[in-house]
Amino acid sequence: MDEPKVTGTKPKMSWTRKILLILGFLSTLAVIALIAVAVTQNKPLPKNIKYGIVLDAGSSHTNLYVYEWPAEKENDTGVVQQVEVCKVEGPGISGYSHATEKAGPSLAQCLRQAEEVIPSQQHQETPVYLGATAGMRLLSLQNKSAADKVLSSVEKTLRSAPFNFQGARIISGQEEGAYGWITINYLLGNFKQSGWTKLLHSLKSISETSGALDLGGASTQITFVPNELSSESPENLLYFRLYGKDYIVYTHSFLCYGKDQALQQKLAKDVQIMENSNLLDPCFHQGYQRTINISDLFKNPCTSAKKKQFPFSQLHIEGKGDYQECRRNIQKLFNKTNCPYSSCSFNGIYLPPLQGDFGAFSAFYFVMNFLNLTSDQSPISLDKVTSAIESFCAQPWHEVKSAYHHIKEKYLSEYCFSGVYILSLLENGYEFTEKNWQRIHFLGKIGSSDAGWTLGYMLNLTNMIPAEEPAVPPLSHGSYVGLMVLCCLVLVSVVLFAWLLFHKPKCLQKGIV
Ligand SMILES: Nc1ccn([C@@H]2O[C@H](COP(=O)(O)OP(=O)(O)OP(=O)(O)O)[C@@H](O)[C@H]2O)c(=O)n1
Ligand SMILES: [Ca+2]
Repeated sequence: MDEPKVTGTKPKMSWTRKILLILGFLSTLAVIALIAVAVTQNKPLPKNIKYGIVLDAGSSHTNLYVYEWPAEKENDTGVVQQVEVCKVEGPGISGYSHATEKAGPSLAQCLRQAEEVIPSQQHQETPVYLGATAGMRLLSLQNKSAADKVLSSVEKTLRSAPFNFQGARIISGQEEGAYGWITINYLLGNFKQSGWTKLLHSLKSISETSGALDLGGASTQITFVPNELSSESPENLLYFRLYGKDYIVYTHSFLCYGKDQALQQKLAKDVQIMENSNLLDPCFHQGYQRTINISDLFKNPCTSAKKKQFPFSQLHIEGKGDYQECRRNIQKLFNKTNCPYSSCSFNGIYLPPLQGDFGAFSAFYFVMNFLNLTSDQSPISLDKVTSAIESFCAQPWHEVKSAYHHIKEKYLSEYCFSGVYILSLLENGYEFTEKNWQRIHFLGKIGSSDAGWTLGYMLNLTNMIPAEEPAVPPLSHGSYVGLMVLCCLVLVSVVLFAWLLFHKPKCLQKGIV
């Protein structure tokens, strides 16, 4: 007789089932461990911020900029951003030629503001640079010793601030053009070329960088990468190697063609043919009046060649508001008669054919923005821009004044002249046409940073733009964690699937499901 089977005891677990269970448990543990490691190990370190200060000592005024960037990303492109701008009260430093010792102290208020923005434990390591532009170039031509005294005065003040003083100097027009070009292309992310953008650029040979147009009070710069190479005027070419790519850049700075000096030049020309001290000026609004001293008009190197004896000591300007006549008047500032190269802008200066998009900033932006002509969303044709400026100039001064009572009279009274000057410089000077006008983008800021030469200057002096492309990990932190999670999920599914295959649970057996 067979012994009755013992009922009520659990059936023994098979070996395969046990192994699969252990495997499942271990892979779950592994998944948790991998995710934990991925998240903690590769977590970005707490931000270590660095700061830098640049003072833009322009002809009309000085601006102090504070920049910040994460220390560990110093060599990446597009990581430096402006966190503060302080407008120095009073004139530009070249305006202190008769009281040179006051140039430095004028900067004190903005330096104190920078002290508040930058944490005090980082003051000592924060570099401070001052670059002076066309106003000081002119002063240095006119009175070298006054220019040196102004620079000594600003150096003394900057050294007495708690920052790391790195120099105060007059930068050349070439540097001003080049650093403006570097700034906008850095901020627009045009140097960043990895993956798809790189492939796209090499396939379509699209213009990779944007040209830069800077209009100041005393000088103006044009900088861009020309299409074809020409060695006609080597002094206008610059060679850069940035992030592993070579750039040959054309640049020229026209001293005396900033908008304030252009007005002085125009008036100095007008005075030559006047019989009395009254000038009916088409570039100012009807009803506007201004009186200037003849001696002030011929004081600087932009006009001094036209100095002569006049039977009057003051010039009484009365506005006429006539666009066409103003345009003809201004056009005479651009001498197009003699060009020793294959192509020129004006005054016999080489200009290769215009190429690509242009970012136009400083006074190009201030003026066009005031005139409501900067929209990039619905681009405005050159024709429309011309008629908008024409009708603005035709408005009588009392109307303009009451419509824009919140704007400084010095600025407001000159927007008509400036608008016409900008059109003339771009159309007659550089020969922009209706067709490529749309490629000019008027920009004040890019992100939080002002468009101008200062950022490019600091990036260069702190060696923050490497010649070669920095080695970057193939995956970002986010993609790395994502990939880890995906791999783990696949692993778990495989184990689960294997378990189902080897040990069909009852619910999956035929007939039940
Ligand atoms: N809202 C503003 C601000 C400035 N301006 C004018 O714009 C001109 C140029 O300003 P800027 O680019 O700051 O020139 P600077 O840097 O001072 O001059 P430069 O670069 O030639 O040294 C000046 O005539 C200034 O009066 C203006 O019309 N409207
Ligand atoms: Ca400037």
